[in-house]
Amino acid sequence: MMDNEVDVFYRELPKVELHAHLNGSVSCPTIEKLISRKPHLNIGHGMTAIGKGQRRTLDECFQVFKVIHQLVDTEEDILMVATDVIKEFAADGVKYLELRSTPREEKHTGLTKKSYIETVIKAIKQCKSEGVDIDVRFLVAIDRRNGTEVAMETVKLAEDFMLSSDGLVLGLDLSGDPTVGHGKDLLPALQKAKNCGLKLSLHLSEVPSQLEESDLLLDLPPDRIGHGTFLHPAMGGSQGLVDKVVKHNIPLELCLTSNVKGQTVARYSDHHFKHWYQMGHPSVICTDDKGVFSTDLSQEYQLAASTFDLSREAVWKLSHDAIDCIFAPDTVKQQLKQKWIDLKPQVFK
Ligand SMILES: CC(C)=CCNc1ncnc2c1ncn2[C@@H]1O[C@H](COP(=O)(O)O)[C@@H](O)[C@H]1O
Ligand SMILES: [Zn+2]
Repeated sequence: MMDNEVDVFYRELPKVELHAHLNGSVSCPTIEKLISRKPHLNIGHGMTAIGKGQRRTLDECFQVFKVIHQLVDTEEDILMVATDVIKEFAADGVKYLELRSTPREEKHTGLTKKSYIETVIKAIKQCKSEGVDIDVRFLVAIDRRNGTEVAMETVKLAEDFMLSSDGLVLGLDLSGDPTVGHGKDLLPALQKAKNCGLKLSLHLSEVPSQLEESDLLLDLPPDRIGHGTFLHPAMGGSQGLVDKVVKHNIPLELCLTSNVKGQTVARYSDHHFKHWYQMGHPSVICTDDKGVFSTDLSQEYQLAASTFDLSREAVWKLSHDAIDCIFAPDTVKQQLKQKWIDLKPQVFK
């Protein structure tokens, strides 16, 4: 996205992206195409992305998703958006991507939750058949605001696709406005998902007021944590929460620019990456919403390196160790590790 500002090392670094919301990842050129398909909506581009140096409240950020959802409401839109996003990640050097998205029903266009997921899978298969150099998997998202019943329905849908998608659908994401709803209402659905073999990545403690909820959900335990901004005592969390995360060895998906632009973290240098990385805890750099936050994964790696003074070898290890945190099976991890070995001389040339 900001090619000229990112050093070629970070572009060429092979990367794993584990935390990317489909509709938050839509780039400027794709938004332009969507706007020209739907001029009557009167949506300007300034409404869908947060530029350099800009900050928004969490609430304003969530309004942005409502605007994008208006632009993406047919199977055709989803196919284009998913295809473009996959190709952009591939062009940025991402070799393995777990995309996540909330299946939506849109009565006026005939979109159903099932056809939504089918369309994302179609885009993944199309990119593969075109030879795009990236392994893409899908996590079905539960929006926490929609409560118990919808969560249960979503788990059922995800389970069906897990069994019928040749390993493309691997698990569930819990996301949505963290100030709405409570995790305890979603616990039975998440427990059911886990029991049927779906992997779980949960947004936890993205805002300060969720310590009790996080404590409850950590007992599942989830397979990965999104953000976990306020878990660490240095961020207002507690040692008890850290102990649970460490005991279960649950990797964290960390999204620096997202947290700074959404103002849950004041500056890059205050990011909780430093606490977890120092502990040697599995920490994976991710984008969250590369379109909305005007970033990409190369840039996030470069920001982490410059902020926390990481050597190139340390950055290499960071991207390599992310392979152990993917939801795809061991055979895929082995293939990726081989790819990293093959690419290393070229990246360090
Ligand atoms: C507001 C802000 C700082 C965003 C970053 N942090 C987030 N926290 C929780 N849920 C999110 C976040 N970013 C995206 N999402 C979820 O992803 C959705 C957009 O992607 P999709 O429609 O699921 O394909 C949003 O509606 C929301 O449910
Ligand atoms: Zn997220």
